[in-house]
Amino acid sequence: MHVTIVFYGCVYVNRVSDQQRTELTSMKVVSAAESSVMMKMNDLTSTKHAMFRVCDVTKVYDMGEVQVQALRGINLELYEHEFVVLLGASGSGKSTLLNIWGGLDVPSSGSVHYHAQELTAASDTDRTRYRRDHVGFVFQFYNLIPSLTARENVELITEIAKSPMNAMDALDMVRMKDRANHFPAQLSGGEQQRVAIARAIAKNPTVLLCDEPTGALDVQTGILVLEAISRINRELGTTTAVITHNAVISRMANRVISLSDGMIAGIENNTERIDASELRW
Ligand SMILES: Nc1ncnc2c1ncn2[C@@H]1O[C@H](COP(=O)(O)OP(=O)(O)OP(=O)(O)O)[C@@H](O)[C@H]1O
Repeated sequence: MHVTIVFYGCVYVNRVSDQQRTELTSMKVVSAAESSVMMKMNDLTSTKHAMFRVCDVTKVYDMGEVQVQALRGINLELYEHEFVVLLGASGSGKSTLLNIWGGLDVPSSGSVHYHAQELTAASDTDRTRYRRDHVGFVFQFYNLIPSLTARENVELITEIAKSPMNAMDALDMVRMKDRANHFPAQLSGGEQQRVAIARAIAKNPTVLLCDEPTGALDVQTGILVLEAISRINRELGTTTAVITHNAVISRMANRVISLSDGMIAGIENNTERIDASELRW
């Protein structure tokens, strides 16, 4: 069956019945937005479950006389348990998108769903709760508390989280259990970043968002950090998004999302993922 169809909005494919699914997959699409629709059609045939649905999202920073258009109509799904890398030139909108996923920021228009919850319609309190319960953040700089040991830094989170893991187990995931009683000043940059990752995962988040986690590290140390992030994705099933300027890192991802000037420039599926330990740059 061939149906001629024009899409004007976002179609949430998980909401269609099996019959509609079969019909939709046999449609012939003829619209200006053909490529983005085709992306959604491909999703119809997959068994992946979307964790995030980003629909027609824009972000404008209003700086008084100047308006900065950081995102210009993003349509994207992020699937449960996947590992994505966000690539793009400086200023292309990577951090803005990550912050919107993480509930740190809201778009100027469009919608973002986390499963059935529409983050863009949530109150500040609900967005804070969403962040606290579901999201782990890792940034370029580790922001550990200098007067607390590695273990105590992680326990800051385990003491307030709803269903945390044991702080020592979190440190073990990043191979820092042996250094649990050391203070940040007694640890290298890469070791501090691994403690920061342990702190981020200790609440058992469903999604781990990493903004340039290896940006301040040398190659060998960066690889150890990427191994830790990869292990968390593999063993805990935590959906993971990593921002980087380093295209080599994209080889360890399931999908590579490239941004350019606030738009998606391309999405690539990696048929073969490279283990973090094999990366070199
Ligand atoms: N708080 C803000 N106020 C005003 N403009 C902002 C703000 N945050 C980001 N921008 C602008 O939005 C655009 C996208 O920024 P964003 O930080 O998302 O890009 P990026 O791809 O993460 O860049 P980088 O790789 O350099 O971190 C840029 O032009 C930036 O200057």
